[in-house]
Amino acid sequence: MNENWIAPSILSANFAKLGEEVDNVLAAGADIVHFDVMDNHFVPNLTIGPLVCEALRKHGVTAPIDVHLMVEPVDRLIPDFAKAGASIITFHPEASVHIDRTLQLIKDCGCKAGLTFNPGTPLHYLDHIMDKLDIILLMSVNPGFGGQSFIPSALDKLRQVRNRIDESGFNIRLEIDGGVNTSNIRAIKAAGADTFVAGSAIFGKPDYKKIIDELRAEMALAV
Ligand SMILES: O=C(CO)[C@H](O)[C@H](O)COP(=O)(O)O
Ligand SMILES: [Co+2]
Repeated sequence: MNENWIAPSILSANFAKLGEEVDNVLAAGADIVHFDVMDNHFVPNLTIGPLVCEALRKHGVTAPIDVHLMVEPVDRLIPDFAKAGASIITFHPEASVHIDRTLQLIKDCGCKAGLTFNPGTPLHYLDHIMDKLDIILLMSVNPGFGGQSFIPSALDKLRQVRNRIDESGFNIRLEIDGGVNTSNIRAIKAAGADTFVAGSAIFGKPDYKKIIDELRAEMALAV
């Protein structure tokens, strides 16, 4: 697997032919599938649940599926997503009463666990739980919709989290989600991200291999 992961968000895929869309982005060089779950409660939109994750597995998708839960409450969906074939499950701290317990539940279900931060969510939620994290997801838009513009303050937050991860000594991936495209991925990589969600930037283009290659080429220029 590549060191830096491109994670197409299927939120911007054509849902009428989702299996084919996922096959195509993976064949084009994507590393993992980003799966946005919205409940019209925690965020003002409604998307897809465990049945769709299971359908992708039954369709033959073997790549890691990165489930981004934007739901509240969060705990009762975790076993369902694990059974449906999720590889990584992240949730927002505001959606869990007991963050440590929710992280442990994800791990007990056999998945990699992560915490997701909205642009305005403080990083103190990382205190005391770094040892339970496989991934940290920083949102660079407010959650709920694809196709929004990257919020520049996310770059400083990325640098802060990169420092915290490096100082902790734990092996934790750093994922960015929202408004990622060829014009900003170099700065995002330079700020410390290693996992790049891109929805509209990829599914909005006719040639998935061309855009994924362009994203990787830009990323490679980061210093
Ligand atoms: O979690 C999300 C929105 O809440 C999506 O993953 C994100 O918006 C990706 O879409 P785009 O790359 O078009 O911004
Ligand atoms: Co997402």
